[in-house]
This record gives sequence, C-alpha cells and structure tokens, in this order.
Amino acid sequence: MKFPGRRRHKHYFPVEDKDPLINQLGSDSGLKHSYICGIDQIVVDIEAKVDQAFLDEFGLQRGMSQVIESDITNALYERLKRDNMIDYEFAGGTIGNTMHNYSVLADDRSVLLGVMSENIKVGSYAYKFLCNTSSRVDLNHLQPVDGPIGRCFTLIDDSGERTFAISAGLMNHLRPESISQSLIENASALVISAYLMRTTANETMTQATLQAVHYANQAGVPVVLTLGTKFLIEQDPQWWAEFVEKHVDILAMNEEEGEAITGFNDPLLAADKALDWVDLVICTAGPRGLFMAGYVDDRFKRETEYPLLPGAIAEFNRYEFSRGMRKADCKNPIRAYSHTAPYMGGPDTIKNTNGAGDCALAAVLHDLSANEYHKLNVPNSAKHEQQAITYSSLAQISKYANRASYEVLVQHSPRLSRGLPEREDSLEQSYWDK
Ligand SMILES: Nc1ncnc2c1ncn2[C@@H]1O[C@H](COP(=O)(O)OP(=O)(O)OP(=O)(O)O)[C@@H](O)[C@H]1O
Ligand SMILES: Nc1nc2c(ncn2[C@@H]2O[C@H](CO)[C@@H](O)[C@H]2O)c(=O)[nH]1
Repeated sequence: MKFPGRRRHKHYFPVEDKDPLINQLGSDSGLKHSYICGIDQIVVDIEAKVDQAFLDEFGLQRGMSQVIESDITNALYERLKRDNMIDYEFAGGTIGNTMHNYSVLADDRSVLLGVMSENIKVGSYAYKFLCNTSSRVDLNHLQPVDGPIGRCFTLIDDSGERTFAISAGLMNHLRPESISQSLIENASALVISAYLMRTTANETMTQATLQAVHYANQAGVPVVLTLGTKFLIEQDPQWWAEFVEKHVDILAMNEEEGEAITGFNDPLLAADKALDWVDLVICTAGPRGLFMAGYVDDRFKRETEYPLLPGAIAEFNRYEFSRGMRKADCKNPIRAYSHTAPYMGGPDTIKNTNGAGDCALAAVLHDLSANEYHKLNVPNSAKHEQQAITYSSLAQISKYANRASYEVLVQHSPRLSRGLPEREDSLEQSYWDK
C-alpha cells in the first residue's frame, strides 16, 4: 500500500508523520494486506467521435448508456470500421476502471469479479481487456464463459457528451455460485454499480451481485454503490432509494444521478438526502468539483481551517476536517460536508471526461482501504481510538479525489496509465524542503 507524500493540506494524500509506528509501513514484508473487491460487466470500450445524425441512424439516445441487439451491433461496428472512425479500443466498465485506477493509485491489490472468455485469441477483445488492466488487479477469480465479453461503443459528440451502446456478449453471465464468500468477507469494501441490475431473464449478473451484497452486509463489509447513469435510476427511483437504504453504506454519484435518486438538483442537498440512507456520500459535479457528506461523532468532530462556505446548508463545511464514521458507531452523530473545486481549477484543455467520476471514486476507495491497512498493521495507533471508516478528513479525501480525476481529464482514456507523482510539480521547492 502506497502512502505517498507529506501530510499537508496542499498535498493530495496524507501520511501520519508524527506516528513513529507508521515507519513500520515503510517495508512491506510481514505486513497484513487489505484489498477491495469489485464486480463488473467485463467490457472493452470502442471509442469514436460521432454527430447526432449518426446516433439517429442507429436509433441511439444521446447521453444514455443503452444495451443494443446484435443486428444493431453488427451494423454499427461495420460502419465505424468502414469509415475508419474508431479512435481507440481499451478496457472499460465503470467498476473495471475503478479497480484499475485504485490499484494504480494505491499500488496495491484489488480483486475484480466478472466473466472472461475461456478461449482467448491474441488481439481479441478479451485479450485487450487483460492487456489494459493493471497487474495489481487480481483477475484470478473471474468466471470463465464460452463466448465473448461485452463491448461498449463510446460515442462522443462535439460537446463532449457520451452515448454508450452496449453489446452485452456474455458479460452478464456471472453466476451467484462464482462469488466466493470468504473473498467478500475479508475485503475492505465491495464495489458495485447500478448497471449490474440491468439484466434480462437468462442473465444471472443481478443475482450474483445480490449474493455478494448479502455476504458483505452479513460480514459488515462496506458496500459501495456507484449509480452509473441517471436514466437507469429515473426508471424507478423509489426502488433504488430502498435498495440503497437497506444494502449500501457508501454512495457515489454525479449531480444528475443525485437528482434522479433524491429529487434534489443541488448536489449538496442531494448528498444530504442520501445521508439519510448511507454513511458516506460522494457527489461529483463536473466543472463545479466534488461534494462529500458523512457522519462524525460529536466528540471527534474537527472544525475546518478554511473559510466557511455559503450554500443550501449554511456554513456546510464547518466540520470538513473530520474523518468519516459509520452513523451506527457515533453516540451523537453529526453531519459533516465538504466541497472542493477541481484541482488547479481544471486543466486548460480537457482531453477526455469519460471516467473522471470513476477515478474520483478510486481515490476515495484508496483512502478507505488505507484506513483498513493501517488498522490491520498498527491496531494500537492513537488514530484508531476513533472508529472511523476513512483514513483522512472529508476535506483531504475530496482534494485527493479531484487530484486523481484531473489526471483522467488530461489523458485520452478513463484508466490511469501511471500513479500520481510523488512530488507535485505545482508545489514550490520550499514546500518539500521543510
Ligand atoms: N469540465 C471540467 N472542468 C474541471 N474539472 C472537471 C470537469 N469535468 C470533470 N471534472 C473533474 O472530474 C470530477 C468528476 O467529474 P464528473 O462529475 O464529470 O464525473 P462523472 O459524471 O461521474 O464521470 P464518469 O461517469 O465519466 O466517470 C469532478 O469532481 C471534477 O474534479
Ligand atoms: N459495467 C458497465 N459499464 C458501463 C456501461 N455503460 C458505460 N459503461 C462504462 O462507463 C465508463 C465511464 O464511466 C466507460 O469506460 C464505460 O465502459 C454499462 O452498461 N455497464
């Protein structure tokens, strides 16, 4: 587990400089390891720039992620090939991306559950998926299937809006019996997306996911749900709200998905509403940055040193220096919120926004897992007198998440090609000399 950098609010990730025991973490030998576990529909993204006429030609709805039948898939693929429109083909999937990015950021193990073709030809989509996934992502628990993985046509228009057309292949054929109970029970978190509930009668992905969620709920392993796309949630917001309340501990969404599930279009109010159901909320808001909301016990709350912010909840960031806790672990739970603008105000030129939210979630997962890792290896640390679920404060985590998603904005793919720099170029030398 990587604990990079020095702990300063200017920096993006904390290290407990003052705790001598932390030095034990310098050498990795003999340490207990934590990992996170994610489930996904295994897909390769096929990216192309298109216009509205192109979407109309194939009956695709702009901005949506939709599943397409094989006749449309074939026609679409032929057309993209014929006109030489494919920009790149790269491993994708919202949780696949998140696990990859987590492993790159943390330089540590994550486990990805899903299906994989049992016979793989060099150059096939299955081959591409494996080649484009970090070697730190453990793929040994994938369930073999006799057929292709999924394809996700990622069609981007002039305004940067993405339309996803999914050719499912056998991506939804993960079976409940392929989920290892002990693997889930020993994870720091189980990470799922709303897409996993979009299956047809003969597909078993939804049952497999519910099986994993059941194991996690029973064992007290935090279930992290990312909402994927607002269109899915809008179909039955009531069902989603009940599912989240019953089974989910940490909810990640963007502002549109937040509105779909809570009815509030203000990301702060949406995060606040979601806190009625879960312990921690991450709500990304594109160029407006990121909101987080969580609980802290009154005796552990920490006041911010930053200016208090106006908003739908007055001075909402007052306790943003607090580490997040489960509501059930608080004697007197109070709500803490944080907002962070995009890192460096956002890049001058955005190359790609696809997967920026997935990357922000990966950074939050790094912080959660770092807390578990620290607790496993230094259980007597003063740090764990507080039964927190995060290693850092909400303010610190959201900075880190924005820093990580910035990296996606300045590259062409949703998957990080390398970790964050040990020393940020933007910080002056004197900062590092201190
Ligand atoms: N136009 C932008 N300018 C500056 N920063 C941005 C912009 N778009 C995204 N970001 C950064 O990326 C983070 C996540 O973005 P966004 O809200 O678009 O996620 P998302 O819609 O969940 O993305 P995806 O579903 O593709 O993963 C934001 O919190 C912000 O830090
Ligand atoms: N698992 C899954 N991922 C999707 C779906 N639609 C879009 N995505 C992924 O979302 C990612 C961006 O967040 C892309 O890399 C896509 O692969 C879907 O239906 N299921």
